[in-house]
Amino acid sequence: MASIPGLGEPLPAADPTATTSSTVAPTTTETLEPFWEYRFEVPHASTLDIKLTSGFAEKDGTELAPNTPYTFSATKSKINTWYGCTLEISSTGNYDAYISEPTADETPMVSYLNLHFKLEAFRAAAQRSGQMGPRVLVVGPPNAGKTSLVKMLTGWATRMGRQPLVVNTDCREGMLVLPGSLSAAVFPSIINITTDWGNTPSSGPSAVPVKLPIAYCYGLEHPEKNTRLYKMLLSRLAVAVTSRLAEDPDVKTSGLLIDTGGISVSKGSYDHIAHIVSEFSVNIVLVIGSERMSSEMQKKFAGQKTSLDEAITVVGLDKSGGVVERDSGFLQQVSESAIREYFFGSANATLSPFTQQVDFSALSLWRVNEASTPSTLNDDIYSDTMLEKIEPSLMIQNCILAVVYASIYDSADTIRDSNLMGYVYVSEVDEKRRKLKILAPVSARLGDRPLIWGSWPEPMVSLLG
Ligand SMILES: Nc1ncnc2c1ncn2[C@@H]1O[C@H](COP(=O)(O)OP(=O)(O)OP(=O)(O)O)[C@@H](O)[C@H]1O
Repeated sequence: MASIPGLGEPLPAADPTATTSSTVAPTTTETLEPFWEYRFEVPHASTLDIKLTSGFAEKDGTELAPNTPYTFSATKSKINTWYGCTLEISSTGNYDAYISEPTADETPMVSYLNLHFKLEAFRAAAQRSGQMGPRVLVVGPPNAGKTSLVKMLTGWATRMGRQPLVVNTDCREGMLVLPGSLSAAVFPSIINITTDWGNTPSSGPSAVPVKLPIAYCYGLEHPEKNTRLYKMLLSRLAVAVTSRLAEDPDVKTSGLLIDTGGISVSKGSYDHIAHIVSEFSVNIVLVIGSERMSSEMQKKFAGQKTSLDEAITVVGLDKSGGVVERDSGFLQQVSESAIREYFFGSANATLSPFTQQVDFSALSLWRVNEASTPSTLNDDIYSDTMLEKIEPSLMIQNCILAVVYASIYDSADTIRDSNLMGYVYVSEVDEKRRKLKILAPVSARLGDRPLIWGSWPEPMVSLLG
């Protein structure tokens, strides 16, 4: 079994269009004035090392430690500075980078920071009165910088000693879980900036404390693929989040920061947004990158109150010119890197997952149905839950299955509503012998837990190379 991440992976061909390209690793130095940004794109299988040698710099709200190399791969992002800094850059493979040189009046970062201080004032007021801190929802079109803004607000809040509860409702990407799962976690300490949101709990030792998310498996790419199931799971997540807020005064004061997937302005499909606002008692809606969406949200929530009888405020924000589109190929690479790291760890901490052979009859396997899937099955195995009990087949080869905290004797409803426990990977299906080869991060008996299979994340070419 391959035990090193990326073992057996062919190196991609050099990209002739890259503006900065290197296959050896000459070190360069970049000096940034206040408000400038070092914007970079590193493909999978290349690495970019960035070291802060003087001044102050941050990535998505989290400060870089001085003289510490940070290694990025399969990432499109930026390093920004408020006071100016010098960065030392080296790489293996190709990358693309440039420096953006805005003034304080030209960058939307200043308005994001002002917004953070406004939220901080709300938190301070909540602390004095014992009330709930702000519950902030970030919405906008695809690739508007929503996740980056949520990360910045999280990073700045933790630097002020707050413990915000961050919720990811974007099923295309995962937060501390693999794509396809909806999750929430308290961030009492900094985000590990070389990973997307930080190491997943399976990833072994980490310099930055690992955050433990609560998560539910949705298993589909978009909320529209099964809106009812998506909303049901959001409601479950909201119940868990509300009880976490109630039991911890520091988290309650810090409030919520909620990320969403991109919504299309032309479709105007704000149905699930209204559901999130009501379930999580959102009192601040930030609309980034679309004046039209901002004015539609203003109209939608005008005069409405939260369950705590507060007005719902809608704030429009400019999008940063640096936000880049990530095509499906790049997102697939990011997803595969996250899956690889979940099972095999990172270069700093390798893990040894367990392979086991399981008989078809020993598994309780459930498929997440898309809403349009016609039910041709009888009510015993297809309930209103949108989960359908199925026999293993070649269809699940190279797929990720979610393992949930439930018993195989539980009803489909209970399985649907159960917390996510972790994931396994199906490396081989032998239909003749009715056996599966399964890779798991821990050596537990799989027959004891129901497994959920969805169409997201997509099947991999092969995890074992
Ligand atoms: N100022 C910037 N300079 C360079 N890259 C940036 C900048 N801001 C954001 N990005 C990058 O652009 C990409 C898209 O940003 P982000 O994920 O925040 O957008 P999003 O609106 O959440 O996207 P989606 O609609 O897919 O959820 C990310 O890779 C992010 O790191």
